[in-house]
Amino acid sequence: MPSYRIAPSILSADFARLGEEVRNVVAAGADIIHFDVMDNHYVPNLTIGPLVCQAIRPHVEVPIDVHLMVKPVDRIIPDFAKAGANIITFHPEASEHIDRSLQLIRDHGCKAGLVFNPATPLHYLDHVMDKLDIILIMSVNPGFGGQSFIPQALQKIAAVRRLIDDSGRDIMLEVDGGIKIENIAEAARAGADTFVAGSAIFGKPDYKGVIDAMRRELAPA
Ligand SMILES: O=C(CO)[C@@H](O)[C@H](O)COP(=O)(O)O
Repeated sequence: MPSYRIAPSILSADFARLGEEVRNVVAAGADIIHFDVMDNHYVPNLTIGPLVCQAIRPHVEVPIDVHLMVKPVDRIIPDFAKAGANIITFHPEASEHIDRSLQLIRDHGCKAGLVFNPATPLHYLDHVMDKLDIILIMSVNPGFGGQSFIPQALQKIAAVRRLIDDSGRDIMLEVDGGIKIENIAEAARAGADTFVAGSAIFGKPDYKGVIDAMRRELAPA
């Protein structure tokens, strides 16, 4: 039985009360804080950077999982590591040298991972499995919260699950985009073990109610 992790995306949190929001969602049972970084270049939206990561770091002890939707990636990696990130992922097509970017993340003491958009091929995994701690499958096109889950992502999750199992390595398989109480079990059955959810959690007043319901859905998955 895999251990499942729920990772609320603070993209849908109230930014005016971010410290309180991350404390509340961890108290409600979140395992990880998912931190979406958008640059208005790689994706058509602009969000938050290392200063905000540093600001929330003292409020929570759970890992902060930084999803870089930026291009180029390398020059911002050390800043996020210094700001308290524990996991840093990036999109392979946004990196000039994927192996070097993964190594840079690891050299700064963080877990490293690649992110795959719905149309990004999995061949980017060739030759780097030994440097991966996490693989993130996007089930929406990146850039915005509140979009609908793209069902084709399930096949991709299943394909990555096979690759991870064949590798014999302990690599987290995260899914992100449109995850809700209603579809989290399906994503788990496909092979995901870590679930990013933004609007489904922060869009409701009772964070614990949503997270508990997600865990109930995962129990028989
Ligand atoms: O990275 C992204 C979007 O680019 C995600 O992390 C979203 O923030 C998830 O939001 P919901 O789809 O769960 O509302």
